[in-house]
Amino acid sequence: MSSSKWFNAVHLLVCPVTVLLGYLINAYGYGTALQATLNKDGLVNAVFVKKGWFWTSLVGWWCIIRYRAVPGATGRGRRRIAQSLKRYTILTVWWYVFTQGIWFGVGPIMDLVFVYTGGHCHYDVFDNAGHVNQDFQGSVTRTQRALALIHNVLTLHGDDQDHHEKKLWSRSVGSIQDVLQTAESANVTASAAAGINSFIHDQMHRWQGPLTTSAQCRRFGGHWAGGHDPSGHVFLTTLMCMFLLGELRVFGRRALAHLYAQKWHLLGMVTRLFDTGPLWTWRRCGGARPMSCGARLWRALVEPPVACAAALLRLTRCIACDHPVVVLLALLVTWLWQLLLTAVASHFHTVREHISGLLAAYLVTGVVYARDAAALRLV
Ligand SMILES: CCCCCCCCCCCCCCCC(=O)SCCNC(=O)CCNC(=O)[C@H](O)C(C)(C)COP(=O)(O)O
Ligand SMILES: Nc1ncnc2c1ncn2[C@@H]1O[C@H](COP(=O)(O)O)[C@@H](OP(=O)(O)O)[C@H]1O
Repeated sequence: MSSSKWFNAVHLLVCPVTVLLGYLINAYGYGTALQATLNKDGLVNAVFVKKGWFWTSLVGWWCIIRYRAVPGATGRGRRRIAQSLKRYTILTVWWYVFTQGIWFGVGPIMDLVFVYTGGHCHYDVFDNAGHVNQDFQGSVTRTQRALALIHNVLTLHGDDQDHHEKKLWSRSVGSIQDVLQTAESANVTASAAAGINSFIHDQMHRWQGPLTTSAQCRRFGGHWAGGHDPSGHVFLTTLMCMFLLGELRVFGRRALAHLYAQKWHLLGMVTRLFDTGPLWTWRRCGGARPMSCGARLWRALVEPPVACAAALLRLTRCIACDHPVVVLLALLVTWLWQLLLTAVASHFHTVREHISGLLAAYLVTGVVYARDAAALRLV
C-alpha cells in the first residue's frame, strides 16, 4: 500500500478507532484508572481542550505558513494556502455553529438537538431523602459554586416574592444556607424537597432566563439533562484531529524531511540540556589546575541551571521557528488522548451521544478533505 493510502487510512480511521479503544478499555475493566485522571476543571480541559480550536488554529496555521514554500513554485504555494484557508474557514464556521451558536439569540446545534429531544436546564438540588443531589453538579466544588450562585439570585430577588411564595422562598434560602455552611445535607424533608427544587427552578428561569444553551445553564448553576446531548468534547477533538491530519498531508512530507535532515543538530541540543549536572560540573572543575572551593561551587551550582535554561530556550526557539510540525504532532497526540478519556468517561454521556458528536465532526471534515483528495494526492 502506498504511503498516501496509508495516510488516508490513518486520517479516516484514527478518531473512530480511538473512541472504540476507549469503549474496549472500559469493557475490560481498565477504565476506572483512566477516569480517575480526568478533571473537568483541570488546566488541560479548561485552557486547552475547551479552547482547543484556538490552539489548533494557531499551530495549524503556523505550520501551513512555515512550510508553504515550494522550491521554485510560489504560485503553487499560494494556491495551497488559499485551499487551506478555504478548508479552515468551513471547519471554523462548522465548529462555531455546532458548539457556540447559530445566530444572535439562537443556541448552537448541539444544544438545539438537546432541547428538541426534551432536554432542559434542571435545578434538582435536593434528592428525595432531603440530601443534596449527587447528580446535580457532579462534584462538591461545582455544587457549592452553583448553590452559592442560586443563593445570591434568590436573596437578590427576595423582595420580589408575593405572599404565597415568601414562605417557599425563605425555606429555599434557608436550606441552601444550611448546605453552604455545613457542606452536609440540609434538614429538608422528602415532601419539601420537590417543592423547593421546583421553586428554585422557577426562580432561576424567571430571573436568569432564558437558559436554553448548555453554556447559559452551566453559568447559572443549572444541570443540563434530559435530552440527547451530543458530546461537545468528542465533536471538538475529532474536528481538531481531522483538521491537523488533513493539513499535515499538505506539508507533512516536507516538514518531516526537514526534521530528519537536522536530527543530529536537534539531538545535540537535547543532550546539552542534561549536560549541566552539578556533579558532572564539579568533576570537570578538578582537572590540572584545581579551582577554589567557592569557584567550584559557583561552577557546580549556579552555572548549570543558567546553562540549562539557555539550552532549553535555544531548543524551544528552534522547534517553534524551524520545526513547528513537532508542536503540531504534540497537539495531535494531546487531542487523541483527550478523545480517548472522553470515550472512557462513560458517566458523562451515552454511546449514542458520543457517536453523534463524532459523526457531526467526521462527516463535515470527511467531505471537506475528500473533495480536495485529488489535489492533496498530488502533494
Ligand atoms: C492566512 C492566515 C490565516 C489566519 C488564521 C489565524 C489563526 C489564529 C487564530 C484563529 C482563531 C479562530 C477562532 C477560535 C476562537 C476560540 O476557540 S476561543 C475559545 C472559545 N471556546 C470556549 O470558550 C469554550 C466554550 N466551550 C465549549 O465550546 C464547549 O464546552 C465544548 C468545548 C464544545 C464542550 O462542549 P460541552 O458538551 O458543552 O461540554
Ligand atoms: N477529556 C476530558 N477531560 C476533562 N473533562 C472532560 C473530558 N471529556 C469530557 N469532559 C467533561 O465532561 C462533560 C461533558 O463533556 P462533553 O459534553 O463535551 O462530552 C463536560 O463537563 P462541563 O461541560 O461541565 O465542563 C466536560 O468538561
